[in-house]
Amino acid sequence: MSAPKTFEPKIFRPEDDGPDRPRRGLDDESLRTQTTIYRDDLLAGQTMLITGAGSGMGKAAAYLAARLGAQVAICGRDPDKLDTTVKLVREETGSEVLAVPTNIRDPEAVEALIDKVHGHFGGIDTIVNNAGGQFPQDAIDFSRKGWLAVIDTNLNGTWWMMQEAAKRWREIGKPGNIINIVANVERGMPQAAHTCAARAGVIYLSKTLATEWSRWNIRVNCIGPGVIETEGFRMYPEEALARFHKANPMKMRGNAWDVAEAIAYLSSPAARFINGDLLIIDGGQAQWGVIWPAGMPDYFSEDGAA
Ligand SMILES: CCCCC/C=C/C(=O)SCCNC(=O)CCNC(=O)[C@H](O)C(C)(C)COP(=O)(O)OP(=O)(O)OC[C@H]1O[C@@H](n2cnc3c(N)ncnc32)[C@H](O)[C@@H]1OP(=O)(O)O
Ligand SMILES: NC(=O)C1=CN([C@@H]2O[C@H](COP(=O)(O)OP(=O)(O)OC[C@H]3O[C@@H](n4cnc5c(N)ncnc54)[C@H](OP(=O)(O)O)[C@@H]3O)[C@@H](O)[C@H]2O)C=CC1
Repeated sequence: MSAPKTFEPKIFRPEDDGPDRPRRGLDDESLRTQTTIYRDDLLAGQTMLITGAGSGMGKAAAYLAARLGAQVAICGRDPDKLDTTVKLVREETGSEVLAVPTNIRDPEAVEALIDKVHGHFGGIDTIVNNAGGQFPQDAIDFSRKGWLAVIDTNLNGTWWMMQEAAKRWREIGKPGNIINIVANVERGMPQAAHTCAARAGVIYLSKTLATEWSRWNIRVNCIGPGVIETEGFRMYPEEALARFHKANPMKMRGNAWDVAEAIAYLSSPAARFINGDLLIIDGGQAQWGVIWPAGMPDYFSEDGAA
């Protein structure tokens, strides 16, 4: 009888990324050529604030919102990434995006952000809490700092955004719309337990607030993406990325436009009666498929679970 193989989890850091790795996600040229089912002025007259919009889904959502006539404000930590979104929108639509570099983990910075967007555009109709992320690792090996970083970003950061936006809406007596980008947590997220805990927290926080805040005409919904190919994939080793399509029965990856179009829908008048819901965009991952983004332990692969 052969000895069982030992699983050695690999820690992958963005700095391990190299120029020889394929670039992930929709680049600006691909975004420019995406078509949409929506009419050109669907979001005209709306102001949207989208976090984490210097890349990936946030960038696609900002670009689509501007194309559909919304006034758009964006944030993220890296101003250079935000500039790429500003430039893309300016070149394609002629409109100016307000970019405010902000770390959503800092509640005072979030307060200043909400203040700035209100000052600039005279109000906010929809906020999209998209900023977030995690690293793949077996939960048992999480460092305290790593656990706190992921919880602080995905749960606390999203909460600061929601609370500050809602305080303003209550104060000025205007309706509000919150869309939180979470993840597919239905069957747990092996090797991403920190983000699973944070996203599950956001989903049930959102359901609770959808009721509490309905008296101020504030709606709160979530979108749960499955595997969506974006720049964020740099956090994962190449061998894991090669298996990501096995996460769902369609055996494919989604793209940022799939999520951007859902964000546009939830921002539009068509969604006026949707509140406290979770829209899953995952190709069926909730039913079938596994990821193991840091490598599947032998315990599971021996059973042919891949
Ligand atoms: C999970 C399966 C789902 C597959 C599909 C989903 C894909 C995506 O969601 S991709 C899109 C999301 N984008 C990202 O995840 C990229 C952004 N991620 C991050 O920025 C980080 O993960 C962050 C949330 C932890 C950011 O925190 P920050 O404080 O900026 O990060 P630091 O680099 O300073 O790290 C703090 C602390 O966290 C631990 N740590 C970070 N990276 C790793 C790693 N690769 N492996 C293990 N531990 C990690 C570590 O303790 C860090 O502290 P130091 O050791 O002092 O650096
Ligand atoms: N891609 C996927 O398959 C899935 C993604 N998700 C989630 O969807 C969201 C979008 O991800 P995606 O587009 O793929 O990935 P990206 O990494 O491209 O986008 C995440 C964005 O969040 C910003 N961000 C991260 N931390 C902070 C912070 N503390 N304050 C402000 N901005 C921050 C980043 O910008 P900067 O570094 O400049 O701050 C970045 O632009 C994330 O929450 C992600 O975890 C969920 C499920 C699956």
